[in-house]
Amino acid sequence: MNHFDYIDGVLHAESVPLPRIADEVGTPVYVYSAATLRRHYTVFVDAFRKAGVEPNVCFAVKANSNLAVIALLGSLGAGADVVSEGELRRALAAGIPPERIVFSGVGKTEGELRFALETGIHEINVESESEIRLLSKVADELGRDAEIAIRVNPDVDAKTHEKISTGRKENKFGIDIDKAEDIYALAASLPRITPVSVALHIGSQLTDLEPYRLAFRRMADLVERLRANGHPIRRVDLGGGLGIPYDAETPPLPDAYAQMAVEEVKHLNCEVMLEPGRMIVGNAGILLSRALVVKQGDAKRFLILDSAMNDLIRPALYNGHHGLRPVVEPAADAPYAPVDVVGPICESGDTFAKDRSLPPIEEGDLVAFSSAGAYGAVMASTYNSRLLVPEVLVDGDHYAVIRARQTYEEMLGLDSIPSWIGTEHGTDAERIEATG
Ligand SMILES: Cc1ncc(COP(=O)(O)O)c(C=O)c1O
Ligand SMILES: N[C@@H](CCCC[NH3+])C(=O)O
Repeated sequence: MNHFDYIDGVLHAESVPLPRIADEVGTPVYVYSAATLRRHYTVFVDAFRKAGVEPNVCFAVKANSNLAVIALLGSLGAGADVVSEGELRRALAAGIPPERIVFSGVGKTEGELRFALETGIHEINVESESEIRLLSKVADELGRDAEIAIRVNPDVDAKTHEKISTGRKENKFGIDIDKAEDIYALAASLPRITPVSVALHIGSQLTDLEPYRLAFRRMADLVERLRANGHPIRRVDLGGGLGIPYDAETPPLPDAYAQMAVEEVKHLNCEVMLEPGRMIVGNAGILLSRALVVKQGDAKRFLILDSAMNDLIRPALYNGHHGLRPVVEPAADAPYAPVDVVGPICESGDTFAKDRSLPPIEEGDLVAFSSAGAYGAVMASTYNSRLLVPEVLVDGDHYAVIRARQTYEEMLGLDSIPSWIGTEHGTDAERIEATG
């Protein structure tokens, strides 16, 4: 069942026609389906329950950090996986209890560690020797004990895009698994620190179970060795990364993933933590845009939209594929032709799709990019001084604007012009010479 589908020839989000949102909120706009979010979360948790484990699911807030999305998942029981003080504050503001929050990330500041300890979150996942020492110092100053996980790097090739692979030796993440025993010994020797968990996350958009299996097996072996060394390991954090179908991919279903994971770690009798992001939100969102210009060049036909790489950067950054559907359903016999789908930004990288086979789309028509709920709005910027893209959440036959459209006044209000601008001596030519 797809919650973004044609009803009477018009694309809907659940029961809300997308032209209504375009008229009332404007475009571009992200539109999420509450029903899809609920279904994905439930399917994921149930997969682990069926496999015999009650999981502790911490939604990876980086995939979609809108407060309403976090709050909706929180209302279903989700915790949060955060990677910055900003994300931690978002999770708290959305009502996630501190004891359901885990703080990951390869470089945390002293201030962030202090805030996390003061807040009393469930777990800090530490990724380097320096971070362990810093955390011990801060915990000591605050007089608080810190139960930690150490994120290990199992040196496994996740077979995903190189920019989102995180579990190989040459990636910056985690502590090499063969150094882990020494680092756990060091951690246990420091004031206020008790390592109770092992964490890993080998990459994002994984479409194959084997890299996971290998990584979980290496992790389970490590847990046994750590316990033999006297460490009270009672949790494992298996990270996130399960892929979704954007195009022709066939990622494993949650049931198969859960079964495999449980097979690899059940014998440890540990609490099992998971950090899914994309799998929960990716296909729960679309980016709704309007066609501004249709231009027939010498070599190509261009469809220029009112959304751009600043709103959805995945195609420009990772050659990411997002399906594109006209909001008015094309006739069954509509002729399809190749078109380059682009945005108005002044660089050729502002391309959503090359030679995409599409039915006729006219200037003023609405179109929707699919699978845009994860790493879409969160990666948006205001490049070219475009306004930050708004977001909408649909639930059944109603919707709410969950991030308002920014105004130009708000955008301009962020900058300030120092009074000394324009008061320097010398001509422009001299200044250019002086600065090379
Ligand atoms: C530590 C950590 N956990 C969880 C995730 C969520 O990944 P995904 O959205 O691929 O499930 C990420 C991002 O890849 C991550 O870096
Ligand atoms: N931003 C990436 C995923 C990054 C995963 C972060 N750990 C994407 O759009 O696919």
